[in-house]
Amino acid sequence: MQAAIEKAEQAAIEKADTLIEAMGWIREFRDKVTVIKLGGSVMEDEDALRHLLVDIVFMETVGMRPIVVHGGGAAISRAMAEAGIEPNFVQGRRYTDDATLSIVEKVLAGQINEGIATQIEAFGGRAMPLNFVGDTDNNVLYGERIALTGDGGEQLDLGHVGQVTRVDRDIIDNLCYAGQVPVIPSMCVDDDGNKYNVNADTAAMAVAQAVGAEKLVFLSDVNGVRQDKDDPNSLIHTLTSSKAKELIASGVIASGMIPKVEACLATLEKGVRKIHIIDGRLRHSLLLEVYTNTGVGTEIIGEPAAG
Ligand SMILES: Nc1ncnc2c1ncn2[C@@H]1O[C@H](COP(=O)(O)OP(=O)(O)O)[C@@H](O)[C@H]1O
Ligand SMILES: CC(=O)N[C@@H](CCC(=O)OP(=O)(O)O)C(=O)O
Repeated sequence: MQAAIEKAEQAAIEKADTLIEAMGWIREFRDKVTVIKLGGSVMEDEDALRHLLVDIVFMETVGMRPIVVHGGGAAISRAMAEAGIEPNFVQGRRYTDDATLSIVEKVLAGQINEGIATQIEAFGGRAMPLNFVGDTDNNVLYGERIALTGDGGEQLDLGHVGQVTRVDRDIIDNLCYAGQVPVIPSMCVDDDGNKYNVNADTAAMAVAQAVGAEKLVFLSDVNGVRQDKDDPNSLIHTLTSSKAKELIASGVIASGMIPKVEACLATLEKGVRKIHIIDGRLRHSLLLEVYTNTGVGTEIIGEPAAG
């Protein structure tokens, strides 16, 4: 009996200690803006998505300012298959013809964007879907058709694929300060009202740069950048920009990891100091990454100073 009481007391003390430790982290990160990129691959796992959104609600509840930018590549490919359209990727970007664009708009800016905001609200947080679908136009990403060149220097045709050139920072800032989580789909609009499909990693990069984020965290379905993409034990904990470029050139970093790492490098150059690629399927990986020193994925860093 006495032993059981002592065990219960010990458990209560440990819980209180954890809370007190958490208080320190929470204080340190109050008011800090973190851009969280939700990848389509992790969103396929409903359980993982639910846990991630609860973590985001926690961050917002304790005074951090999380901003969600999301993709949805897997869901778009599924909807294309249902419509009998074969996906075709060029340099990690989806070739987007008229029919594909309307699927991207429906799935990404419609279903997924509204769905994430609704789930955040269901978990007790407040969220605002920022899209141009429906009667209320809340779009914050503006841009133009992307210009990509092939290996031989030729111009590549990707159809309605865009890049973000301007972010409406005021709308995002106002929502953050009002305690609402902005939820942003990876589509943009040009001056003539044309809509474009944007790679979600580069959209997250544009948002992080525009709002001067403290951190940019990419949540994916792998534990980070690996030396061998199929071997989780080959995780690279810290990746310098020169090494990242080398791994892209040698083909170690391939497919969907290319735009992600390229976005990291471009963001580093624009002054966002903390950039991480982590496994969103790992329970509380986001909180661990934001609030502790536990390295749970790959951190991308600039070149260490010589000497
Ligand atoms: N070197 C690498 N390390 C880890 N993953 C890699 C690497 N090269 C390619 N990949 C692939 O990149 C994928 C992540 O990119 P992507 O599918 O676009 O994810 P997301 O939907 O999260 O943006 C991984 O699932 C993996 O298959
Ligand atoms: C131009 C382009 O490739 N757009 C992406 C947008 C979604 C995305 O990037 O989703 P993930 O984050 O899940 O990869 C696409 O159509 O798949």
